[in-house]
Order: sequence, then structure tokens, then C-alpha cells
Amino acid sequence: MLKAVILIGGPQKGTRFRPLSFEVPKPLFPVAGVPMLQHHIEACAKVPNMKEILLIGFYQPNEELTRFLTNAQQEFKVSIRYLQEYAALGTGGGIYHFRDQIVSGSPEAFFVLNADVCSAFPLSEMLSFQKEHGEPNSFVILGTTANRKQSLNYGCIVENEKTNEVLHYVEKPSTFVSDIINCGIYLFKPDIFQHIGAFFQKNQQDMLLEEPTNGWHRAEAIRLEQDIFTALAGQGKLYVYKTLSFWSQIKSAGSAIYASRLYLNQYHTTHPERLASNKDGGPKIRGNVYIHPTANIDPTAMLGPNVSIGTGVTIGAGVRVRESIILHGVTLQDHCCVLNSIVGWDSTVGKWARVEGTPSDPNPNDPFAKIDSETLFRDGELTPSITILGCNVTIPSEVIILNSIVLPHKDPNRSFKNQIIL
Ligand SMILES: Nc1nc2c(ncn2[C@@H]2O[C@H](COP(=O)(O)OP(=O)(O)O[C@H]3O[C@H](CO)[C@@H](O)[C@H](O)[C@@H]3O)[C@@H](O)[C@H]2O)c(=O)[nH]1
Repeated sequence: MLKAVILIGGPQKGTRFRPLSFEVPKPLFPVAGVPMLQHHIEACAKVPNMKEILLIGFYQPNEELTRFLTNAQQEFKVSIRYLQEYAALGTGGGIYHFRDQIVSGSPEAFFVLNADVCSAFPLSEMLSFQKEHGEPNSFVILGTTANRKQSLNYGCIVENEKTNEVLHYVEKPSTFVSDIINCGIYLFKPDIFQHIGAFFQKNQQDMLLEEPTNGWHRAEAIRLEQDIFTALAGQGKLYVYKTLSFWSQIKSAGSAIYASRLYLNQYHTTHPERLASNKDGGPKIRGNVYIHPTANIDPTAMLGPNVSIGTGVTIGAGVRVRESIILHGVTLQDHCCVLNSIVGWDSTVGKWARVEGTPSDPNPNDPFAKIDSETLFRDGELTPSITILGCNVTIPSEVIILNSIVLPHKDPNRSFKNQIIL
């Protein structure tokens, strides 16, 4: 039997996702029409023998998370539970703290997935790879190829090309190490806890010497990447399975639009029913578009490619939407235009208004390019990015909002370009 753990982080994480993460925990933000996490859960539930999916994080349990878990359990017919860390314990500390829950029922192996990645999740392939490679208790990291410059933003893996054993692992190196990067998706055997445990013991001794009152707490904070993988590399225990299928991080809001595009594209094979098509009396659809059944869209509107329309959205006559995510309860009034933008919950875009951003897509001429999840500012200036309207924003008619971030509940009364509207 198998299990899966999804690391969902907590409220202090996802800062590059603001202001959208003010309203909803980042892992529940909709990507291609469903919460980011649902893609992980669907992929795990498809693996034969998957008995339980555990979400580990340091969010306070809230209504939205509980509702999502209840619905997902019913839909995917697998046990899904949320385990809350008492503090941020790092990518290794959380799974170590809850190791009894993970190994209860004696799973032969378990997956660990970072919540903030979008992927085809080749989990069954990782299982077959694990069976064929190395010793029975070896662990597998999913890897992909990045270009030299961007590889520095990820965990970098040097492999033995014949055996795929991980020989060196360096987390976010400052100079080039390898173009094989860690996708944040792992297959572990329960034996991993011996390695994390050994590190914990050592950490505890060191820290109790330094700080007798708080040492135990601090010793439990363990980073899977720097503390465990680096030590396991070259020991015949850690292998890399390189995937050619799609993969991207979801750090900034711009990367959510890119991830939506990847998942919408995947729907052709996994969920064709989620893709809108041109029908009599319906809007004009270009490329891949997701429309929630409760949305009300004028037949003269044109949507796509890469558009997701949430619950209860109203779209008026002659509206154009492209490369955007429209969240629930939004109203797009007649003839407005929304390009490369995220329109937050319950916002309104007035007639003939234009909301437009600059896409942050990876370089299309580089097959290994990844999305640059830029910080908001570079050299003291706002980096041109997608336009984000926070929740409950009202854009008046005939106004242009370009490359800007509008904070929740704001009503900008004129056009803005390259600004954060506070
Ligand atoms: N439960 C829990 N989850 C956490 C914690 N810290 C981080 N996470 C979750 O773990 C994932 C990784 O988070 P980061 O610590 O922000 O790492 P990163 O910069 O995304 O880098 C990691 O992912 C890359 C691939 O996306 C890897 O290339 C890299 O090596 C590393 O694993 C995210 O889903 C985050 O929510 C924690 O203390 N507790």
C-alpha cells in the first residue's frame, strides 16, 4: 500500500502571491479551474493502491480548507487528512514530526509533493523506476532539465549517467552545478525517517548545547534538501528520475497563469469535459478555455486561449478575455478587455475598460527555459508583470489598468500604468 504527503506550507509562505493569498491560502488558489492542490490529489488518487493522502502545513485549519478536503475525499474516494505543524518545521521537519501517521498501516513507500508545483506528476513512472534502480530501499527525486542560468534557482543534481544515482546535491547553488533540477516531487521508503532521525538527533545535541530552553524546537526544523539530500548523495541511496513531461513552479501570480495553460493543455487527455467548446448560443472560444457551469456569458464575448472562468462570473456583450484567470463572482461589463491578468473575487471591470498585463512566460526559443518567478521589484522599479486586481475591486468604464497590482477593495478612479494601487 502507498501513501502521499503534500507539503502545503503556511501563511508566511506564498508572499510573492500577494495580494491573492490574502483571500485564500495559496494551495487553494484555482489553477485551470480547480484548486492548485486538486491536481496533486487527482494524480495521487490515480496511483493504484493509494490508501491515504496527508496534507502537512502550518495553516490554521479553516472553513475553506475543511470544505475542500471533505469534497475531495468524496470525489476521489481516498482518505485525505490535514496535519498541522505547531510551527514551520521545514520540508523535512513536518514529515518527520508526523512520521507515525505516515507509516501507520505500513505503507511500502510514500510520495512527498511540494504544493507549489504544477506537473504531469509521473508518479507511476517513478514507482517503476524505483523498482528497476538501485537497492530496494532507495529514494527517488523527480528531476527535469533547466537552462544553466535558471538552474541556480532550484536544487541541482549531479547524477551518474549510467545508473541515475544522485552523486551530488546542491540546493540553489551560487554558481553552476548541473542543469538537472529537483522538481520537489519524491518517492521515499519508510527508511527515510532513519536518515532524518539521525540528523534530528545530531541537531538536537548541537542546539541543546547552544540554547537549552529552545533547542528542541529548533532541532525539529529540518530541510529535506540541504540537510538530508546533500548527505544522502553519493551513498547509493538517492536516484533521480528525469521527466520530459511538463513541470513548473507556482511562486508568483504570473506563474499561476502559465501553470493554468499547462494544465488546460493536459485536459485534452485527462479531462476533456473541462474544456469549453464553440456551441450555438455560447461565447466564441479560442484555444483552451475552462468555464464554470454557473458562469453567465454573452454569446458575443470571445474567450481564450488560456482562460479560466470561475463560479458565478458574468461576462457582457463584446468582452474579450485572453491569457487570464477570472475568479468567482466577477462581472466583466460590455466590451471590456482583459489580457494577461488575474481578476480577483467579486471585482467589476466597467464597460470599454481595458485591464492588461505583461506575460512572464518562459523564453519560447529555449526548450529548457522555466518561468522566472520575479520578485515585485528589480533595481528599485516595479517589474512589468501580469495585472492583478485583488478581491472586490471596481474598475470604472473606459479606464486602462496596465501592468499594475490593485489591492483588494480599491476603486481606482482613473487609468494607471506600472503601479501598485494601495
Ligand atoms: N509543511 C510545510 N511545508 C513547507 C515548509 N516550508 C516549505 N514548505 C512547502 O514546501 C514546498 C517547497 O517550499 P520552499 O521552501 O519555498 O522551497 P522552494 O524554493 O520552492 O524550493 C523547493 O522546490 C523546488 C522545486 O519547486 C526545488 O527545486 C528545490 O530544490 C526545493 O525543493 C512548498 O510547497 C512549501 O509550501 C514547512 O515548514 N512546512
